[in-house]
Amino acid sequence: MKLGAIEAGGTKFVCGIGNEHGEITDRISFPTTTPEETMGQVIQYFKEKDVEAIGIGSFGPVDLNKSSSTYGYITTTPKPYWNQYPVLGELQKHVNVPIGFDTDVNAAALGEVEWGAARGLSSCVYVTIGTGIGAGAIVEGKLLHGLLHPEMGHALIKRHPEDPFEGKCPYHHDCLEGMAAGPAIEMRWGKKGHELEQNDKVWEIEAYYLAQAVTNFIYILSPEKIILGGGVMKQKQLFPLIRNNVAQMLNGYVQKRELAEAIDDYIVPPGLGDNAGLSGALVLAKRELQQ
Ligand SMILES: Nc1ncnc2c1ncn2[C@@H]1O[C@H](COP(=O)(O)OP(=O)(O)OP(=O)(O)O)[C@@H](O)[C@H]1O
Ligand SMILES: [Zn+2]
Repeated sequence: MKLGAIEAGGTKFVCGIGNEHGEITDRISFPTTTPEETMGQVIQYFKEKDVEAIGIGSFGPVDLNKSSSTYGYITTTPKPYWNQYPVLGELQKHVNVPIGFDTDVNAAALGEVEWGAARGLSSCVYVTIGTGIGAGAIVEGKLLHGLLHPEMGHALIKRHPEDPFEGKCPYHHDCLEGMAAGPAIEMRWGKKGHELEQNDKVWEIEAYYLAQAVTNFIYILSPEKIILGGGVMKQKQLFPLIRNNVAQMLNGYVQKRELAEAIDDYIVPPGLGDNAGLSGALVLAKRELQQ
């Protein structure tokens, strides 16, 4: 199968070609400017590629309800120009193949279950900690949608006792994203995350927030694997800090071997690295074709 994949991000759109085994043979990326310009480039790319189906994992919020008149729209984003934009419909107008559509993080979770760190499992949560924080989930083998789709990045968290930072989320100030996404780190410490590697306090506070969210995701969804990706997680020292915090916060209440003895293999980086989103979009394409 020749399949197309799109990881539609707020910073850039990554497009690629691959197959049903997750092998990616071509990729290109376009900066996210206006829908006309960015989608124009995406459409041009796929027009010449002759794919059988396309999958889109998109930044959101998006409308995933197939019976809605705005299915396939990016809806209430604060990102200029993209509010109420029919990303799926615009592509469909120019490329007449089946197109699957979901959130960027649901796509990444799907890629990880199919070919990555959660391979063979029927549940996982994929969290990206980057410019924003988002999470996708597979529950009993299915992508989790619901009322809208999960917005776990805006989970409410308890403040670290030594952190006076007011928070950066325009809606909630000190929610998870407001306190722990890349721009929050930069604003709190006056430097970008990658320049703060040696400052232990930065990562102690960061891990405290991420661990609270992870602990809540464990309580609410009971995933068999938690995958943490995105730019901020390039700071690998966060993994042991988060695992220790999670173990302390759970305090033995959830009694599973994965948590007690094998937590190193439970809270992990993406098995597909930076390809999780694009690979997941291939799975969305494959599924759309098979429906
Ligand atoms: N090595 C690093 N260490 C710490 N922080 C980093 C590192 N690399 C990138 N970041 C931070 O991650 C953020 C960018 O995230 P990412 O690279 O995942 O891109 P993005 O696709 O724009 O994010 P999003 O998925 O939220 O749209 C920036 O705030 C940046 O400072
Ligand atoms: Zn928020």
